[in-house]
Amino acid sequence: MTVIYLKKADKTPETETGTAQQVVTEMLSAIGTRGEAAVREYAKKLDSWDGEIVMSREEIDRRAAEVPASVRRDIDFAIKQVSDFAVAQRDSMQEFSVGLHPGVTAGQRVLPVNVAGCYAPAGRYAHIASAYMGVATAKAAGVKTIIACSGPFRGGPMHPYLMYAFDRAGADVIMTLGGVQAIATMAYGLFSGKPADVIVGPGNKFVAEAKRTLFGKVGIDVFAGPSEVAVIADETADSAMVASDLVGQAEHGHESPAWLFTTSKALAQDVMQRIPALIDALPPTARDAAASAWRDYGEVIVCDTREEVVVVSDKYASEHLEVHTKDLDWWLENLTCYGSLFLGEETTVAFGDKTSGPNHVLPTKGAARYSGGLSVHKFMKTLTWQRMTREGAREIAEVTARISRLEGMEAHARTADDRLAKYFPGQTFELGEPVVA
Ligand SMILES: NC(=O)C1=CN([C@@H]2O[C@H](COP(=O)(O)OP(=O)(O)OC[C@H]3O[C@@H](n4cnc5c(N)ncnc54)[C@H](O)[C@@H]3O)[C@@H](O)[C@H]2O)C=CC1
Ligand SMILES: O=C(O)[C@@H](O)CS(=O)(=O)O
Ligand SMILES: [Zn+2]
Repeated sequence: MTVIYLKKADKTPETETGTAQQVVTEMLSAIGTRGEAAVREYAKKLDSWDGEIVMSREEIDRRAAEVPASVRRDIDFAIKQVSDFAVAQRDSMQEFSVGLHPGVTAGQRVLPVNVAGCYAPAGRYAHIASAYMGVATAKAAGVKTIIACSGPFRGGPMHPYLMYAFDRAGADVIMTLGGVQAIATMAYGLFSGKPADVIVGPGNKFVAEAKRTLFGKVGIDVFAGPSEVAVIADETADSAMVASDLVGQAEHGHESPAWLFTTSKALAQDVMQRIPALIDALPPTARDAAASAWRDYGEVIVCDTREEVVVVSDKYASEHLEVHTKDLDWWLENLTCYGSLFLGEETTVAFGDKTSGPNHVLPTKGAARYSGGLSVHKFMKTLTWQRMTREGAREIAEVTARISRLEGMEAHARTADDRLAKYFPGQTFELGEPVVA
């Protein structure tokens, strides 16, 4: 296999994991011990926020009324797109019952969790879209109580458009809290009295690490940390468009990788030559983030064949994966690891990030090897049930008794014996050798 790095990164998505783990462990321990007081201290220390945590209905209504009509229209449009996709996902999940043996019926129920916590980041940018990605999807799933958190924006209160998005998408409680303290608050039910069953939403390395650490106590959607983008391109791709799309996501932050995998060395060189000027032309916040992201995490890999590109791309398992090639169906058929796939130049990651419909909360750091992104499924439980007639229980009980005894579990076996004795008095059964040890 021929794989040539025209640009190799010093850092990988794993590079900063250790420092975040240490910080998060300390913060969760303090919040676990001292609860709301510790949360308030972190909000003050990290985000300069000592205002109200839970927003009142009056405040939400007052601030929502100040949102310009054109902004409302755009947010409402995007909420509908995301919601329609989530409802289609919900409808694809079926309850069923099946006869497995004469007199034996089993089935599956599909139920939403009772309480969901939805986080929207607000550190570098006001992540309005993350607000509706989480809440609208929870709503489509039928979650009864939705708690939504986002940090104060640049030292002030929650960004008004982000707050509007939370409210419009259907949040029941909105809190001005960012970072680890927000995730812990939702997990422990602080300020609301309602501990979340599942916490979803993207965030920086501290937020992602807090969710990972609390997993088990709560369910989480997926490890959705610093954004990643990969573009697969062949000689037919428009290098200007490829370069624009790589820079388009590198603006997320200093730790956001942008990768190009291609079968065309000429295209790779052209894209690399275009990127510095695109970064230089950005406003300061984006320029600062994209410049160091590209310098430290950017990679350009040239392969001989498209089959080799598939191997490389599946190994990186990028959060977002764009394909700018001929024969798009071949790539859809063959690629297996990505958070969300964007086929053809006509779509782009930003469309999925903000508006088109499929969720933008997606797996990072290789989590796309084992999970997709946020979907209605992450708020749902597939629960099983079974029932039997007495006749149906006859053979099941005999086999159960024998297997239990083979395993050394005499008490299990006797629950089967008891039923056979009750339902079929006087009959004899082959129940295995009693466990003696
Ligand atoms: N994977 C995905 O689906 C998505 C990922 N993202 C990512 O979300 C991230 C958003 O990050 P931010 O803008 O930072 O917003 P954020 O809301 O995730 O983080 C800001 C919070 O971090 C906390 N914090 C900052 N420095 C800290 C420190 N030294 N110790 C402890 N806590 C600290 C503060 O409490 C602050 O409220 C970006 O990396 C972006 O790429 C965004 C959207 C989707
Ligand atoms: O990682 C992501 O999905 C982000 O690109 C989404 S957004 O651009 O912050 O909306
Ligand atoms: Zn993005």
